Amino acid sequence: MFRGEKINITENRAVLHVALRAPQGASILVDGKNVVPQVHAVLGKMADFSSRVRQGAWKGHTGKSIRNVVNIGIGGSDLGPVMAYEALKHYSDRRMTFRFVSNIDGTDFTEAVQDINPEETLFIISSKTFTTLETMTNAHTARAWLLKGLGGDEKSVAKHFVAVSTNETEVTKFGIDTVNMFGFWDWVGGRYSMDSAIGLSTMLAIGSDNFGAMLDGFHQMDEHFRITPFERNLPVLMALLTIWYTGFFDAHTIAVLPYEQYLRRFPAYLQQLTMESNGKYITLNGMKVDYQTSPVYWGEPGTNGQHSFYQLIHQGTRLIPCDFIAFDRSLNPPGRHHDILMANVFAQAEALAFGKTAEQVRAEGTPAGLCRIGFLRAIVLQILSWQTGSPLKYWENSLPSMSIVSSPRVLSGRLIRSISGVSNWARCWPSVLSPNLRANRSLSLPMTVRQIV
Ligand SMILES: O=P(O)(O)OC[C@H]1O[C@](O)(CO)[C@@H](O)[C@@H]1O
Repeated sequence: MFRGEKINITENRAVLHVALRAPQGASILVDGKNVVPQVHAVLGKMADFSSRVRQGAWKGHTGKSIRNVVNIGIGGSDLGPVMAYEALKHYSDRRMTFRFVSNIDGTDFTEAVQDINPEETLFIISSKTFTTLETMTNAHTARAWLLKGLGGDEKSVAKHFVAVSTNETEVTKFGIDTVNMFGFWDWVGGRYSMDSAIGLSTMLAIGSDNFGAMLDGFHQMDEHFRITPFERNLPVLMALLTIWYTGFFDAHTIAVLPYEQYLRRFPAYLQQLTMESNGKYITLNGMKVDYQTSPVYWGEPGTNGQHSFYQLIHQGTRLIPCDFIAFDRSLNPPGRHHDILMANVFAQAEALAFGKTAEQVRAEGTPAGLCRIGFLRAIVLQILSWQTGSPLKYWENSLPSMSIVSSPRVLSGRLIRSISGVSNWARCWPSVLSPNLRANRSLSLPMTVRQIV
């Protein structure tokens, strides 16, 4: 990949998104030509445009500055930009509003523009091909909405529409001046394109310096992937764990569980990245596989998921490897929110890794007061479980999970055999398993959990 070889054999193309974040001065060749200077030329054009818009120098048709940016795109031309905007919102210019329209359902567009003024609105039409049905339909609707709002003057389009695409011909046909087109290349796959010009909305939101810092982070991980021996190579280890659980333990899905509100759209972004990439049943040699390929990726931010589906992860009948993601510092630290959030993520990992035996449950006495289910109901269930020996509340250990805290560290587990459960104990486990974590999250972590912190 890093050598620019045409490893996309179906389209005979290089797969070079790593060049999008290569530093100035690097050399990555495609067909004998160094593509890094082109990448930085586009980044420079994006930076110039972004600063003019952000500083109010770019005026709309009626002379007003731009306050609203609407990205129209779908798949890789939407999911990456939405995820990045949400993830980096803390660094965004709060005087501006950002919206993302992708669905062919007219409600998506209508709701996105219902409270914004066309005079102050910029549309970014993001489409690698500039032919995708959903995007072009929404783009034409946006054009009609703008013209209606600005008295029908066709000249207004140039001030309120820019394009991100590889298809200059179609961009021109649509009526966007190619001066306002930001290009990329056929060696950037749609689902890998968020750090190309497809990230223009991100740069408009956070500024070119922050965008550059993001690219630098991506580049550091590219380098880690390129040069680190396999036994310490994080992407390789993550891939092997996935193959291990899906191929050898019949796990069908992987839960992605960010304990970080800013990453709430990360599971949706990963869904396209992983499943569009690896949802294949034919090998590079054209043979039908006789093994599992991509699992289903899904997830929700913690702790919302705990009050929804964690019950099944802990005590259901299916093996679901979990990727926990958390940050040891919060960008929004009011009160004790972050300590409680961290207590939850550590406790969930602890529960999956170590479980809890019936003996432990008995020895602990009544945990009901620490749970948020009704006290009496918990006592009744507890007594029932003691009397009947029914394993209402204990759960087996070694459920596979991986915790990434600040920087990626890996904790792998082993296979489980599930037991029956009748209640949703999962949401209570942070307090049941690790009461000390609520007071001091460095206390009482079992060694294996502490190692990943
Ligand atoms: O950017 P385009 O050309 O509009 O395509 C949108 C998306 O459609 C796909 O080709 C698949 O549906 C994605 O890979 C791509 O991100």
